[in-house]
Amino acid sequence: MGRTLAEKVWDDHVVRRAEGEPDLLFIDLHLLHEVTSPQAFDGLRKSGRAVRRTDLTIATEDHNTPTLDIDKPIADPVSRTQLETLRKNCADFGVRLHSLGDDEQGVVHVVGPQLGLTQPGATVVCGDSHTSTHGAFGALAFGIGTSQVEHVLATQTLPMAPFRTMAITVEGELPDGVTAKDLILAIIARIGTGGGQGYVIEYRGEAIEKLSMEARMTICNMSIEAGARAGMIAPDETTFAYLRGRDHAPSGAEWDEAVAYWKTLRTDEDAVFDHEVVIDAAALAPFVTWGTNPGQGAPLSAAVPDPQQYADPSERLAAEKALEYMGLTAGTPLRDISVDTVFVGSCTNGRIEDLRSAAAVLQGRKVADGVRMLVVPGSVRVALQAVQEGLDKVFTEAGAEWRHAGCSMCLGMNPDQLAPGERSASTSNRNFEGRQGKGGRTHLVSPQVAAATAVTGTLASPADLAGVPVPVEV
Ligand SMILES: CC(C)[C@H](C(=O)O)[C@@H](O)C(=O)O
Ligand code: SF4
Repeated sequence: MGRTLAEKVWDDHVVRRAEGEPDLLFIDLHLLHEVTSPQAFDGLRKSGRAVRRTDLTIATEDHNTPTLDIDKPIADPVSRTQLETLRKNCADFGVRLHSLGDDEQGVVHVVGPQLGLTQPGATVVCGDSHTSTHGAFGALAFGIGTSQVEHVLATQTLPMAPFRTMAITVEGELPDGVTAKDLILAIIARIGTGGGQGYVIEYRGEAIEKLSMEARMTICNMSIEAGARAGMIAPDETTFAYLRGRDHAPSGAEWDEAVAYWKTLRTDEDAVFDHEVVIDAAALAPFVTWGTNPGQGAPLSAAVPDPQQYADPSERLAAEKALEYMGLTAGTPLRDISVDTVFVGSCTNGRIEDLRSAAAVLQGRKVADGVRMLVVPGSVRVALQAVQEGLDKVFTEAGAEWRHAGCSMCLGMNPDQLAPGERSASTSNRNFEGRQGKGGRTHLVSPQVAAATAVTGTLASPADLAGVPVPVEV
């Protein structure tokens, strides 16, 4: 019987297989950041071990880093300690680190791909749930816990429990103005935040094949929000074109050999998935969340749902609690919800194409009075590229704040936070209670919706801006 993409990559990495035990897999790339690595390094120290493959290990600072005044000492003692600890650990164990202020610093899941470290057919791990992002290249990429981080540091291998396979086939073409973010939010609303549990999802179909690498990363990134263990997309010409010439991509004869192998990684015609979902791309529209989990979303044209409409009692209760926390009333059109803050950034939507599309909406327009908009590039490279293209100017002239690279307002681990009761439209991936700051309320949106919302002050898509100041040039 044929094999799926995920099964092929898995099989090619098994270093030990024994009856009744999980397979032991070789890990090609181990990414580290300040939050989940300290205890792992401590464990190595206690047992007198070294990092087995420093050449396959790379660290970056992202979660605790400020996005303003990065040349000043870090005010928050917890954040400061986290960063100092990572610096000491990387120096002690010989691990390559991209620190705050470095040209390659940024959110770990933006940095790996842009350096060409993330490659098709690779196993990629990181002590971070959004490691699934790297699956966009046809890599098998898992978020792992701190004890597993220690195991990989010490051995460059990891015992892995078997997974089930799910195909999500997106047929047809996405309508104009509908993005990868809208698609993944719609997928999660459809299958639920537990729908992917135990599965590695492979996204396929015409709409997926037409996506750029960056858009594919947005999709795979949020596989975790559907509960999946990983998300993958088969490598193709789009993948190869993205990788060619990147710092760590193979070159010369090795490139040709690599591409020949990567081309074998497609799911076989006769492979069978454990579960299949089919989505009609043409039926999709800009999508936003109204609740406190990423599955509580609806098309922007809809209204806040009435919890009574849910037949399932636990869903009903979850919706009731979500409306209470979010300060929303059933029946309110989503377009009537006003926000205080707009955040463009994160490993979901902090890449150059995201910034370009937000800038295209903002060009010649202004952020509404009373709304603060933060634009935070996912990495320093993204920032430099944006500056070269003049995007920073578009943002600042519109009244948005142009910040330094990092996780920023995606989560409340650094100074960029919502105050209690504040409401955001955010291009990040999580909207649970307190995610962006205690008492903060989050609506997950695409970069285009974020930018349009900044202009109107209420949840909006670019198509809603017809009557608002005309763009000089888009
Ligand atoms: C802090 C880190 C462990 C966490 C994760 O695993 O995802 C963070 O990146 C997040 O997005 O919530
Ligand atoms: S940007 Fe957000 S989701 Fe991504 S790694 Fe940072 S905190 Fe996690």
